[in-house]
Amino acid sequence: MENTELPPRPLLFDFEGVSMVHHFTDNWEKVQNFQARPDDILIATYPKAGTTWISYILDLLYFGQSAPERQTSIPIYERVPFLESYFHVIPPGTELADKLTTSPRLIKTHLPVQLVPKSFWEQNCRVVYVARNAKDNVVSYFHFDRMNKAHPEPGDWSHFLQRFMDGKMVFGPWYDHVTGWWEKKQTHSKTHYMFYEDMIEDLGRDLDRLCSFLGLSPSVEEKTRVMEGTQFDKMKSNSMTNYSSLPVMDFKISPFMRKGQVGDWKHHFTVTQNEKFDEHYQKNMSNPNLQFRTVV
Ligand SMILES: Nc1ncnc2c1ncn2[C@@H]1O[C@H](COP(=O)(O)OS(=O)(=O)O)[C@@H](OP(=O)(O)O)[C@H]1O
Repeated sequence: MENTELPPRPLLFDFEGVSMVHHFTDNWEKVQNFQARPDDILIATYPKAGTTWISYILDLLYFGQSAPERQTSIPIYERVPFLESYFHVIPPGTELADKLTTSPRLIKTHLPVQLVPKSFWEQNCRVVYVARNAKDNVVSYFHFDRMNKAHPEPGDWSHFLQRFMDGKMVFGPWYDHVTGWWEKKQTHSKTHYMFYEDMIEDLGRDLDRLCSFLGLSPSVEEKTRVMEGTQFDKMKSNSMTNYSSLPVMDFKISPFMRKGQVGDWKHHFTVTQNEKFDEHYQKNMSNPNLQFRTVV
């Protein structure tokens, strides 16, 4: 679909104390009443933290051998439905999830923890959360909003950075999101909290930890296949994982699989922006136990 056929960029509004656009609230009644199953795995992230990467890892771990045809025929956003999404170009996330016949169902959400449908907690589902350091996260989010017509206009970089610091992002403040899910581990022990930077550093180690959480014991060959298949370059050239088939995104502006690196923020932040951000960060990171790798 050409850009001219797309609806105008949506506006941010306050939704239960969180900044949102209508694409993620239009279907709210169904989202709220969504019926989770005990073996569902909820993949939760702040946008741009590595959702697609962990989704593909999980999909390969569970279905890489039993249903290899999934990998070449169904885009990742249908294999792993985005629960709250309600776009005009694909069926609503709740509908896609309800239609899944495979077990476990892998379901993606960007919702802050307090907005997650209660059935996930009632059914005691496993949750895999991935967090990414704030600086790389905001850079990735900026380029995403430039190319994704389902998000508000980002404006220029300094404007966007200020908005991030003010928490006026779709899905709310990064600080509340990463902290809220971190604290959820205290009451929901079936939460596995991962860091994008750790995955970049040693994916094999993180895969072992993830499998132990899931109760899976992949063979060496299987593990190698997952690690190779989910390399950044492989996913970038794979039309089933690179989002090239979703027409709300304009790849001429920026690709979905952009750089896949730690530390790209250094190419975006000025010295002054960095100092201001660091100061703001110290004030806003409320839980001292949640430590991100220092990105210098
Ligand atoms: N395999 C692999 N290895 C390393 N990095 C990867 C990988 N897959 C996706 N990415 C990077 O993750 C960023 C996209 O984040 P999400 O998938 O969470 O986006 S979304 O919220 O679902 O829209 C985006 O980050 P940036 O490149 O920094 O923009 C992707 O490039």
